[in-house]
Amino acid sequence: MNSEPLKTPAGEPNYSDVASSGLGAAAVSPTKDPVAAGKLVEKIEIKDLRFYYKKYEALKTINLTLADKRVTAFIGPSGCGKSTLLRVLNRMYALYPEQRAEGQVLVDGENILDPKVDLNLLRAKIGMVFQKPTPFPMSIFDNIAFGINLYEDLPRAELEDRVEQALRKAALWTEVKDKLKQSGLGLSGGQQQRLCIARAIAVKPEILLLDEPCSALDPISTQKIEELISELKTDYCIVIVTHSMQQAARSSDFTAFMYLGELIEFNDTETVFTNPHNKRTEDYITGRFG
Ligand SMILES: Nc1ncnc2c1ncn2[C@@H]1O[C@H](COP(=O)(O)OP(=O)(O)OP(=O)(O)O)[C@@H](O)[C@H]1O
Repeated sequence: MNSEPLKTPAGEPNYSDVASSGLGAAAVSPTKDPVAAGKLVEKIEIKDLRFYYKKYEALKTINLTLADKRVTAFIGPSGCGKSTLLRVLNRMYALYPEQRAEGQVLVDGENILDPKVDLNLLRAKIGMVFQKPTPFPMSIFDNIAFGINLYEDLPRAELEDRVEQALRKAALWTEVKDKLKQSGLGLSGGQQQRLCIARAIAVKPEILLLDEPCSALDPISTQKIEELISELKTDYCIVIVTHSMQQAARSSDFTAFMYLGELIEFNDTETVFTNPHNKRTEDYITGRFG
């Protein structure tokens, strides 16, 4: 079978078209651990993870390995647990006493679910960007400098350099370099989201968690963020939750398909979209449900 993805007019792979063309259901045994098979560096190892909102079990024994310097997408129908899984990865749930995780999430071998792990250091190592851009009500410069100042006491010239580097990495520098003192709230939605990405990377994290970062953005801003993601992955382990299968196909190296709190299928993105091993994955990516 020809497993080459179909091409869109622009030459981009369009895996969802391949899936809906009916080529997707060949019975090939799944790769057990695609990260190991790709000989990649493991950054996050999720072991027997269960997660509860009070008594409700939102994640059911998840086992998953995420590679460094690659993008992993979490996809699945609404309510399947994508955001819950993402938020476990920086212990966002620790703010809420009725939420609880069991199992292990090893980041570079250290179990970050251990209550002894310092949350501030953890959040510096693992940055997060939310669905809705959330700039602080302060200047563009201070939006970036604020996070750096929480962790480091840099001389002014060095701080300015760090702010510039973060804005450059987030592909925002040329648009804002002449108005750094203006409010971050005065930027467009797409610029605000890139400002939030700059803010996240300014503290030099190793992992970036993106929770539907483009869902509030127009197509051009979405394209800019996707280009940014593919540039940033040379430096970070990136995990993205997305409702857009086109986005997962375009932006990610690995895709995890979830359903009702379970991890149904995890593989390299091309395989998930062209040759899914599970019927539920195939039904989802061909639009039969979700
Ligand atoms: N704070 C909460 N309290 C109780 N249940 C919750 C809470 N947040 C999420 N849930 C439940 O946990 C399950 C997983 O939710 P989650 O938000 O992780 O799903 P999702 O796949 O990200 O959905 P969506 O695509 O709609 O954002 C759902 O059944 C949801 O109703």
